[in-house]
Amino acid sequence: MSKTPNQLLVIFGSSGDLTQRKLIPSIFKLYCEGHLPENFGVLGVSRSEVSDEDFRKKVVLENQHISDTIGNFAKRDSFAEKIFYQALGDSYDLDYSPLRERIEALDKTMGCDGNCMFYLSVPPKIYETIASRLNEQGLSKESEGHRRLIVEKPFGYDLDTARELNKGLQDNFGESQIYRIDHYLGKETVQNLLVTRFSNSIFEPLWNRNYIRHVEITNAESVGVGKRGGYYDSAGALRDMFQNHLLQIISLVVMEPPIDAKAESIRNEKVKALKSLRIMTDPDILHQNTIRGQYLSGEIDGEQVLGYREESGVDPNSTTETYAAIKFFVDNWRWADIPFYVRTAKRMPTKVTEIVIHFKTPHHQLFKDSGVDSKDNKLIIRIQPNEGILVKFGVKVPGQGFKVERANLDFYYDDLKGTRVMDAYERLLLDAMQGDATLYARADEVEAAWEFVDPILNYWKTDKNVVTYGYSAGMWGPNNADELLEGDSYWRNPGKLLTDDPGFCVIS
Ligand SMILES: NC(=O)C1=CN([C@@H]2O[C@H](COP(=O)(O)OP(=O)(O)OC[C@H]3O[C@@H](n4cnc5c(N)ncnc54)[C@H](OP(=O)(O)O)[C@@H]3O)[C@@H](O)[C@H]2O)C=CC1
Ligand SMILES: O=C1O[C@H](COP(=O)(O)O)[C@@H](O)[C@H](O)[C@H]1O
Repeated sequence: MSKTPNQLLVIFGSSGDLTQRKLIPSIFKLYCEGHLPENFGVLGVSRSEVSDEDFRKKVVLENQHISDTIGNFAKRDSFAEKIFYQALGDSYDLDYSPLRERIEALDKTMGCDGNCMFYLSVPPKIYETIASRLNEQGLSKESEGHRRLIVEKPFGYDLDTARELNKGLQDNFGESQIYRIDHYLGKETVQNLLVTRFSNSIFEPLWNRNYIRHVEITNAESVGVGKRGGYYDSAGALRDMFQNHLLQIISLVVMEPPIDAKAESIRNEKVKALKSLRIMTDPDILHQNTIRGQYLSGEIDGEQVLGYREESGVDPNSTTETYAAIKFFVDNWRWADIPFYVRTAKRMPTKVTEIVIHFKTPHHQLFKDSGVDSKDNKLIIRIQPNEGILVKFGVKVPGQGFKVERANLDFYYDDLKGTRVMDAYERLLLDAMQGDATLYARADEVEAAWEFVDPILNYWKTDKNVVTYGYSAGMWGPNNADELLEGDSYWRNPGKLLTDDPGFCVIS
């Protein structure tokens, strides 16, 4: 028996890419696996006039993303019957009484117990309009059942716009009703960070400045901007990936243990973690600690690809960054003076997201002549792909003397046979339907993230000394990216597998 309450899911912008590619296929998988309640329906909402039948065909029966991902076609027809459509008219800024009437009618015929969740899968500039039009109709009031609002990213363009958006939404829905999606939080391995840290006594005692030398996070994509050149050119890598997904991961690495695993306890610690990141405002500091780059044409997996400025929708003179690397410090007891190095980029040699905890060398080096010292101790948490955890440690090479070699202790999620890892959208949608906001960002988290990012963006925008370095597609970023790292450290440029060991890697 599903613990998900009966409800209606209303998707605004249901004619769009996200609905077709992610939302409906995810809901279908939840349906096939018995996670949806007995009485459940989806009401697609967009501007154009489309019948229920045609909408069902488009998003379910003829949706390639459903055919591609699910072998269970038998359930497709019964699922399609749960899908409905309502046209709004010329704009999203209209009287929503026809929509309210349709919601009330569906609620009654389907038995949704007054529970309704609104998903805003539309451009962010109309989030507030929709929230206020819903409120105007009393649709945000939780008199009978729950009313929730899920909003997509990007959440704001900078700190001011994020604050305005928070206010605009909170004027119409209570904070506990608002679910700000960050699909990285829905990734199983991101959630596993909490478990790795807080359910293993072998890691947490070492998780501090006494034992950790530095923390390195890489988010690399081999794809370019694709069809999203227009959006991306006004956003750039820092807004697109760092402000949201990477700062969410960082907050989970940095945070103190929460008092329990409840949403508010975890979110409170994440906010504290974000607020402890040292904000950089001095231009010299920003110059030394940030690197931005943009991909040039090049070759990836044997295929020639365009440079960023040649992509559709991109200004041919654009200086938007497709590569961003940031060094920063965390001003708190646990992390004082420990550098964090984080980079994100498109058109890298491979797709990979991983966290590398680099441990310090033991105080006394007994085997220092052996070639491998303890600074090679690393804990690598692979978020994607080939999700898993790897510990690198030294072992004695059999034979005379103390020659030390590096060895791997590795765990791959795939080894947990028989457990299907839910896609991020499936997990997040199910959580929201059940009223669990743990994996959604709270207003103050989003603002704290912007507080850190805003000065970097301002510096990049206004300082005449800021340079955008070119890097060939298929390379690991600009040549000088290693200069960001202290001492003899270098970026771990990972391969496709967790256990791929790139060794010392100099970018030529
Ligand atoms: N697609 C993706 O992979 C991702 C999307 N997102 C976010 O999800 C949301 C939806 O994304 P996606 O489906 O790609 O977006 P689309 O650009 O496909 O837009 C969704 C729908 O919004 C309506 N719409 C588009 N532009 C306007 C406009 N200027 N004014 C009013 N309505 C408009 C259209 O519906 P109609 O005209 O039929 O009413 C359209 O079908 C966005 O906020 C996006 O940033 C986030 C991460 C990934
Ligand atoms: O939000 C976004 O994420 C994708 C990367 O997501 P992933 O789950 O494939 O790692 C990125 O390509 C896109 O630019 C960004 O908007």
